[in-house]
Amino acid sequence: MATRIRPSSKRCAVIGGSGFLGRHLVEKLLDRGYSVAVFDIRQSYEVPGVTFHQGDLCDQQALLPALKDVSLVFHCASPAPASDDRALFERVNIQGTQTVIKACIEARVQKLVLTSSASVVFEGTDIKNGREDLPYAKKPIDYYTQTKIVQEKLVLEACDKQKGFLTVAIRPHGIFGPRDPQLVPILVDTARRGKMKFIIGDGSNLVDFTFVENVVHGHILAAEHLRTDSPICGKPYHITNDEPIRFWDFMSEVLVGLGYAAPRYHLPYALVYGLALLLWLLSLILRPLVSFKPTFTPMRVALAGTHHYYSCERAKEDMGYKPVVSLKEGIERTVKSYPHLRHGA
Ligand SMILES: NC(=O)C1=CN([C@@H]2O[C@H](COP(=O)(O)OP(=O)(O)OC[C@H]3O[C@@H](n4cnc5c(N)ncnc54)[C@H](O)[C@@H]3O)[C@@H](O)[C@H]2O)C=CC1
Ligand SMILES: CC(C)=CCC[C@@H](C)[C@H]1CC[C@H]2C3=C(CC[C@]12C)[C@@]1(C)CCC(=O)C[C@@H]1CC3
Repeated sequence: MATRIRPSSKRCAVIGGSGFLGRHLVEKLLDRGYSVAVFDIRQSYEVPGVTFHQGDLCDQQALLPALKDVSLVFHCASPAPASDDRALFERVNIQGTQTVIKACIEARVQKLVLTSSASVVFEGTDIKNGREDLPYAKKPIDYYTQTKIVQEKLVLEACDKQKGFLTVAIRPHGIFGPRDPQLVPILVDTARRGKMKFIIGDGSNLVDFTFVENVVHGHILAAEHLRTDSPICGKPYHITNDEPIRFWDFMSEVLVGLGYAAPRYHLPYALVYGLALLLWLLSLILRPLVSFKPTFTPMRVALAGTHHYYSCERAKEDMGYKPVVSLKEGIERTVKSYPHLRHGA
C-alpha cells in the first residue's frame, strides 16, 4: 500500500491566484517561505516557486492535482462584480465553492481560508463601524453580493474540528493597490469621459478602502492562527485599513495624484439614486433592442453616497491583526504604479 505523505504546512494552494488579490497573496507567501500551487481559469504570470494549474474551480477533477500534498488552501476566485451575470455568480461562487470544499476534504486539506467581502452585510444604507455580528443582508445590493453571502455560509459551516478541517472567512472592503483592474481604472475612465465632476450627497460619508497588502496580511495571519484550539475557527473577520476616509476624499486624492481634477459640484443623493434606478430599469426594458451599461448604477451610487466602514477589532483581538501599510502610503504607492493612467499619458 502506498504511504500517504503528510502535507507540508508550508505547502499551500491559491485558488484565484492569477487575480489582483491572489497574485499579491502568492508573492507574500513565497517571501514567507511557502511553496505555492496556483489554480485559476487563466494564467496571468509566471514566477519561480509557483506551479500553475489552469482550470475551472467547478470541476473537482481539475482541482485535485493542485491540492495534492497541500495542507492550506486560500480561495480567492470569483467572477468580477462588474460582469453582472447572475448565472455565472451562482455557478462559480455557490456550486464552485461547494466543489472546492469537497475537493479539499477529498485531498485531506486541513485549512481553508475564504476571501469573502464586507458587503455581505451591506444593504445600501449606512453602516458605521460595523462588527461581524451584523446580520447578513436580507436585500443584498447585487447578485454578486447575494452569492458571496451563500459562499461564506457554506465555507464557515464546513468547519469541522473533529474531522480536522478548519475554515475561516476574511471580509475585506474596497481593496486597492498596484495592478487592481477595477477601482483606479474605472475611476480614470470615468474622469476621462468628463463624468467625475460631481460629489453625490454632502461628501461626508466615510468608507473603508483597504490597501491590498493589508488584505494579504489578514489572510496569512488567519491561516497561521487556524488551529483546533483557536477562536477563529468557522468565523468571519473584517480586514480593513482601520482608517475610514471620506469616499470623495479618497477619489479626489487618487484623481489629483494622477493629474485629474477632483470632483467639485454637489448633487443630492436621492436625486442621483432615483436617476440611476430609472436608467437601470430603462436598460432592462430596452435590453432586447439596445444594450447600454450606465456609469451610475444604483449599486455604485449607494457605494459612493453612504457610510460603510467596519470594525476590525475582532481580527485584532483574535489574531493580532494590525494594518502594515497606512492609507497615505497605500495611495501614494498605488498612484505611482499607474503611470499609463496619468492625465495626458
Ligand atoms: N476587489 C475588491 O475590492 C474586493 C474583492 N473581494 C473578493 O476578493 C477576491 C479576489 O478579488 P480580486 O482579486 O479583486 O478579483 P480578480 O478578478 O482580480 O481575481 C479573481 C480571480 O478568480 C479567477 N476565477 C474566476 N472564475 C474562476 C473559475 N471558475 N475557476 C477558477 N478561477 C476563476 C479569475 O480568473 C481571477 O484570476 C474575490 O473573491 C472577491 O469577491 C472582496 C471584497 C472587495
Ligand atoms: C469601497 C468600495 C466597496 C469600493 C468598491 C470599488 C468600486 C465599486 C468603485 C470603483 C470605482 C468607483 C466609482 C463609482 C462608484 C464605486 C466604484 C465603482 C462612481 C460610479 C460613483 C458615482 C460617480 O460619480 C462616478 C464614480 C466612478 C468611480
